[in-house]
Parts: sequence; structure tokens; C-alpha cells
Amino acid sequence: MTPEDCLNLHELEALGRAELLKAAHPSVLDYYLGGAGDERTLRENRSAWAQWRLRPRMLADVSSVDTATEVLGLPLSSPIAVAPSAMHGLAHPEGECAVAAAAAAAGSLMTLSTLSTRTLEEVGTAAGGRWWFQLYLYRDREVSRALIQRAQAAGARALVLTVDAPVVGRREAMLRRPLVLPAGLELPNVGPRTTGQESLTHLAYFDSLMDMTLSWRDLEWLRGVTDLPLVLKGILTAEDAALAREHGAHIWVSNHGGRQLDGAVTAPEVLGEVVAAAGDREVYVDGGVTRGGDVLRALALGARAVFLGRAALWGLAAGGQAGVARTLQLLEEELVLDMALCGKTALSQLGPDLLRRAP
Ligand SMILES: Cc1cc2nc3c(=O)[nH]c(=O)nc-3n(C[C@H](O)[C@H](O)[C@H](O)COP(=O)(O)O)c2cc1C
Ligand SMILES: CCCCCCC(=O)C(=O)O
Repeated sequence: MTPEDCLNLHELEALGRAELLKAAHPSVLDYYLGGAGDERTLRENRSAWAQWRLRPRMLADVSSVDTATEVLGLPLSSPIAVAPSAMHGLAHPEGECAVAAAAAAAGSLMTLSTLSTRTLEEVGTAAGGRWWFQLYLYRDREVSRALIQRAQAAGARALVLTVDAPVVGRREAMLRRPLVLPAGLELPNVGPRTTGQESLTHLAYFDSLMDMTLSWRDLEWLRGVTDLPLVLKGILTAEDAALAREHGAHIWVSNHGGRQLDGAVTAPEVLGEVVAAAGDREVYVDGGVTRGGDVLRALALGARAVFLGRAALWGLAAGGQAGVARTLQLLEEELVLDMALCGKTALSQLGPDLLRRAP
């Protein structure tokens, strides 16, 4: 079976998981799949989009459906993009470069994790300007400053500060079977000490580098380092959305794929309140997206773009760049189909009137 044979993201996940089990230590699958605590949020993320039912309109001439949009001034062919996830080299030898190339070829964009296995410059080249850099802020600000400046020089279009991980969530699958990194896997943005197998057990070493004191005040420091647009990833309330707006940041609604605070609200529950509080700031979303209908619901709730976490990883494991390309293609095709069936021909026509909460 190849990615081309897969008819939907569930089949791509099955293929990606099978390939990963053949090629990598079983702890890698635990790492990719796992959530925090009892994994309630992880499970709820998958079903949460269905709480919104669709109110289709008829007789709308849907002979041509356009999914083009713009994020932070960058034109996208599709509102479906790639979220940051750590260590793509565990899934495929080309790692983040394969994901960046697939996203760029689709006219989309990828977000590169601080915990990448390829350098900022390599990814910048593969992405052709279609990428954002995700930052975990280090205690050692000079290390963070250098990374941000290198990302900007390599063509990153925005800085995404992850705000929901001042500490790593309690991921029990990883406590039972600690992540084993293959010899030679590099984490160029973390430093040479993390290339040994033990040093990343439970992500403890990385955790120890992170700045737990991170607060709204630090946004001023970031503003002094870069003039890139700033996106705060991990916002889940109207209160924090309002603060993000006051600080001039854009907003990424996310519960980190259920990997941080177990019991946290899901994106479809809170997207409406966040959008209302965001004013003129752009709002993005991730979590549990597996169907074009999920994307449609997110856009109707006011998100400007929808990001894929695990789905992109399964595509990568299933077939490298071709697997990620197939993931993006299938979801885009489903989005176009659902838009047509709802009587919509452009993203600007999607709004809350398309939705009704399921009883
Ligand atoms: C294996 C894995 C690694 C991740 N690494 C990062 C990361 O380095 N930085 C970050 O901000 N989010 C990270 N995330 C969270 C994703 O960006 C995203 O919020 C989440 O996966 C969305 O949920 P989904 O997997 O259901 O699509 C990671 C998620 C997974 C599954
Ligand atoms: C201090 C947070 C470390 C998390 C590393 C990568 C990540 O975000 C994940 O979900 O895994």
C-alpha cells in the first residue's frame, strides 16, 4: 500500500503507523500517539468537531469552489497547513525538509518546531518562504535570540511562541516506555548534549532548558529581537485572547493535541469566544482534524487557517514528502466537496450561520 492508495486520513494514519513500527523503536509511536494523564482531552479532540452540525444551503451554483486565502499577508491555495511537531527525523530520513517541501508544493505552509532534526537553513530552503518558526523559549535568552534571528534570516514569515508548555505534560506512555532516539539523530536547535540516547529521556533535558517563568512581559523582549509577526500558540480562553490582542499578537487556539493539560477544553468549544475577543488579530486552530468537514467547521467558527499535528506525521511516516502531500490533498478535496454540498464557493462565505450545535 502507498499513500496514493489511501482514501482518507484514517487510512494514511494506519499506513504511517505500520511504517513507523517497521522503521523505528516502538517508543516513537508512543511519543507520537500519546496524550497527557488519562488522555481525556486527546480522545475528546477527535470527537469535538462533530458537536457542530452543518446547515447546508441549496441552489447556490457550486460549479467553481475556491479555497484560496491569506495568512499574515501570505497567499495560500488552501487554509490547511502544518503544525509544529518535534523530531520529524524519527518518522522519515528527510524529516522536516520533506514536510516543508510538501506544504510549499501545495501552496500552504509549515510551522517548524524548535525541536527539529534539520537546521533552520535547510528547512528555509525546502520551504521556499512558506514557513513559520515555533519557539520554545530557553532560559538562556541569547540562545533563543540567535535562533529567532537565524529563522528570520532563513525566511521564516512569523514567530510562533508556544505558551501552553511551561513544563512538559505527564505523558504516561512515555514514562512506561521512554523515547529511544536513534544514534545520529541531530537536534540542531537544542545543542550537542542532546544527541545521546539518554539525554532526551522523558524530554527531561529539554524541559530543563526551558524558561518556566515565561509571562506576558517576555513578549516585549521578543519584540526587541524580531519584527516578525508574533503568534501565541496554545490560547484557549477569551481572556487570554484579549491579552494577546493587547500585546499585538495573533492567536493559535490549541490544547497541544491533548499532550499538556488533560481535561483542557477543546478547540471547537472555545473557538467562537476566542474569535470574538481577538478583534483584528488572526486566529488559527489545531486539534483532532481528520476530515475536510472539521476544517469547514473551524473556518465557519472564524479560524483563518487550520493546522495538522499528528495527521502530518502519519503522512510523513507513510511516504515522506509524497505522504504529506497526499494528506494535504485528501483534506483539501474533502473541504471542496463539503463546501459545494453546503452551497459555498469561497471561504469568505463561511460563518456561524453554517453551524448548529448537535443536541
Ligand atoms: C509528536 C508531537 C510533537 C509535537 N511537538 C510540538 C512542538 O515541538 N511544538 C509545539 O508547539 N507543538 C508540538 N506539538 C503539538 C502540535 O503542534 C499540535 O498542537 C497538535 O498536535 C494538534 O493536535 P493533533 O495532533 O490532533 O492535530 C506536537 C504534537 C505531537 C503529536
Ligand atoms: C517543554 C515542552 C517539551 C515538549 C517537546 C515537544 C512537544 O511539544 C511535544 O508535544 O512533544
